Amino acid sequence: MLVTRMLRQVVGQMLGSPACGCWTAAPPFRFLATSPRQIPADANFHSASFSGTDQPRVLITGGLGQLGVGLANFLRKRFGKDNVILSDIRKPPDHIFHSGPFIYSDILDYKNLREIVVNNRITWLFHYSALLSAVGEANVSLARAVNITGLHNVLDVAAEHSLRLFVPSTIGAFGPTSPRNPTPDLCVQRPRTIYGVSKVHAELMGEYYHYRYGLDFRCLRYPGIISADSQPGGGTTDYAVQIFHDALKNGKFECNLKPSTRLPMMYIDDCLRATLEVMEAPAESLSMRTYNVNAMSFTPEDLAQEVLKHIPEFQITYNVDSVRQAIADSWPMNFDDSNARKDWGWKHEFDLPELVTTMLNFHSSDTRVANAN
Ligand SMILES: NC(=O)c1ccc[n+]([C@@H]2O[C@H](COP(=O)([O-])OP(=O)(O)OC[C@H]3O[C@@H](n4cnc5c(N)ncnc54)[C@H](O)[C@@H]3O)[C@@H](O)[C@H]2O)c1
Ligand SMILES: C[C@@H](O)[C@H](N)C(=O)O
Repeated sequence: MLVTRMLRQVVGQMLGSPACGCWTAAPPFRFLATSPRQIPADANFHSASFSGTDQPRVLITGGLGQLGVGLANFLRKRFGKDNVILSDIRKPPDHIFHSGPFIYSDILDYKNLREIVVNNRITWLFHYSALLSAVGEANVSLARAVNITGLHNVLDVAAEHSLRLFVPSTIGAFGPTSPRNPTPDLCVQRPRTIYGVSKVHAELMGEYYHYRYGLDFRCLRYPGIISADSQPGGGTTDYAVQIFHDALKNGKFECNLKPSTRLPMMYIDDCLRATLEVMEAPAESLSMRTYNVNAMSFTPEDLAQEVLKHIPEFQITYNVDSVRQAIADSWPMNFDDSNARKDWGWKHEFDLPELVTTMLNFHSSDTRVANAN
């Protein structure tokens, strides 16, 4: 009887659904619990919603990795230093600690996460914590906890406090049975890494929370991201970052993927801009909640040829890592991001030649500073 009544209630809410197609029924069960920890006696209540004229109050989880610090700097320029809080479980280096608000946050600790969101009146959350593809295979149970349980905590907190939530997905959310050249937004997704499985789960759960509870979930599938001033955290595309350090420092590079391994890639400036653009896009322009975004696609051989134009003595050798190679062989070679371009005007700025020039310029000025000291 009770179940029938509940079902009737939900269906009733579905039928009366708003134009967006979401049926904002009851919130996830965690909020319905009457545990005393739900509402502290001394709680201060603030509205979590914000009008278009307010600046968002931003929290970035897993912010000390390859992408988070760059994202914080980028968003702070737009929304003000104090409106963007970086968080991680690691201790920040001095220059990051002094560059803006930093807070400890373990995404496996739901209560801590909720306290941070409430106490800081967070309205936008960028969920960057994750174990990437190669480190995930080396520690599956930790990857499962961080990438899946952590995501559940973030989704619940975001739905409970009406946050706009960005979760990055990846080319790794596809697998060997997906079309690889090019890979469209909607196709078979049967990845064979815990990283990929957890990212498909994140896409589906985020979209489910959007349609079921009205959560403003937005997700981009990033290609391999290449950055100059931050180190990658243990992925399959890391070679495309390391090659620039080694080319300038030693004039040579040992690549852990085969010369012909083609993967989609993007320079970090394009990645951060895409992320902000999709977060700022009017909801009605988003025909989907998870989009492929792309910039270029190249092999180690292509990249080495481009580096050679700047450093004629550069040498590349190959010592293939079988785990990374198997992963790369199952991922997209080219990414179809036409929906992002059509819906919210995505346009990349960096192709391979600009990428290589920018990376080498950055590292050569770095090397000059190091030599001068
Ligand atoms: N870098 C890329 O090429 C790329 C490509 C596609 C998608 N992405 C996605 O973008 C996001 C950021 O990537 P990244 O390259 O900066 O990753 P990264 O591995 O460099 O950083 C991840 C961060 O998560 C933190 N972390 C781990 N466990 C945590 C926990 N329990 N609580 C809080 N933080 C925890 C780590 O300390 C680390 O600083 C990830 O979700 C990743 O899947 C990255
Ligand atoms: C592609 C991406 O998700 C990450 N750089 C990895 O290789 O695991």
